[in-house]
Amino acid sequence: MTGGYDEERLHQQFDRPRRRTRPRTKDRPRHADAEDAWVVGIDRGRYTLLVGDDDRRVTAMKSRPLGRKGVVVGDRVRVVGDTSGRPDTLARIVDVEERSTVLRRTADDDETHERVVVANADQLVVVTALADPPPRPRLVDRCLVAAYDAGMTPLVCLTKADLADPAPLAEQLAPLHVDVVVTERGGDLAMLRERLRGRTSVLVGHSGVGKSTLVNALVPDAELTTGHVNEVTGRGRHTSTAARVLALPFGGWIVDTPGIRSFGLAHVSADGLLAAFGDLKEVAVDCPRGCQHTASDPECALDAAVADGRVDAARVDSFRRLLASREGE
Ligand SMILES: Nc1nc2c(ncn2[C@@H]2O[C@H](COP(=O)(O)OP(=O)(O)OP(=O)(O)O)[C@@H](O)[C@H]2O)c(=O)[nH]1
Ligand SMILES: [Zn+2]
Repeated sequence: MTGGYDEERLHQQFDRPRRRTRPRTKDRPRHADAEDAWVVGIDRGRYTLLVGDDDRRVTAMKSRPLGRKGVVVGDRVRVVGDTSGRPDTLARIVDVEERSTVLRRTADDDETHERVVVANADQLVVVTALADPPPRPRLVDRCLVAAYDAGMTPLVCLTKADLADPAPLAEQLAPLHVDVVVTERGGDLAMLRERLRGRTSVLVGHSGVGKSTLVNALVPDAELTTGHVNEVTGRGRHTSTAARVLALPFGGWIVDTPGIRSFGLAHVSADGLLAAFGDLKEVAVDCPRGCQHTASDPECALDAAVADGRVDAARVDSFRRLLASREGE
């Protein structure tokens, strides 16, 4: 740990998403001694937790009573056993708290089974390069749909502004009212830091857009390896981690999920997405029952609202583009 880091962490405890205080119901007597913990890493069946006021890093496994209930990064859990955080100890997760947000992907679009990727994060940062690799607007749309579906606030981060003008893409996103930040090589990250401060943010974007570059600039010791190998699990703490939560030195957290490249959105309904567009939702109360709100729904009230100037055509078009982006990959 580098100098000054502990001071930063003290400050972060106030920024960390609040633990839900749970009622001690009579059906939980067995684990009255369990402690609250936060899942900050998962690697092949082993969970890294932060436990206690001192944020001890504890390695844990799922306990049998959890059954097939999933535990994902960001989950608030209850843990028993050795939670000292000493090397070569293994605690047990006995319960998972209700999730405030749920970022899902479907394994394949034809597979209806949803998979939760991250729980309780509040912001989805969609990272897109302006060039090299060229932007994929449809992928951005799909990420936005996933964010709204998850109950997360989307933020679009346009990288590599030293290579291309951000204006065209920013203009295309404007009717969605989504926040956009622009970064470039050697540039100032103050705007991005401001958006990340005090929040738990998940970064997504396809290969080469500059996610690792951003994470390394934001979290100075992100690449540090401790060299310590847990003798129970046989694994190093920072090696080949599937997903992890990183503390931002200025307050807040970043969830690094190398696994997410795209989202299956087959489970997102038209009305589900509409819920993220408050102004359009208000207008759509006049839609016929079962309206899918597309341009080919003849009675869709969104068209009437555009015609008489209550809503902007570009806003409706953008909403419909997002609706359409649910199809396919
Ligand atoms: N010109 C320019 N290059 C950048 C910028 N940000 C990152 N790069 C370069 O883009 C390449 C890819 O960056 P990474 O940070 O590895 O991208 P990534 O999204 O983490 O990619 P994966 O690790 O494949 O998921 C590297 O060569 C970076 O140096 C930028 O703002 N401008
Ligand atoms: Zn409609």
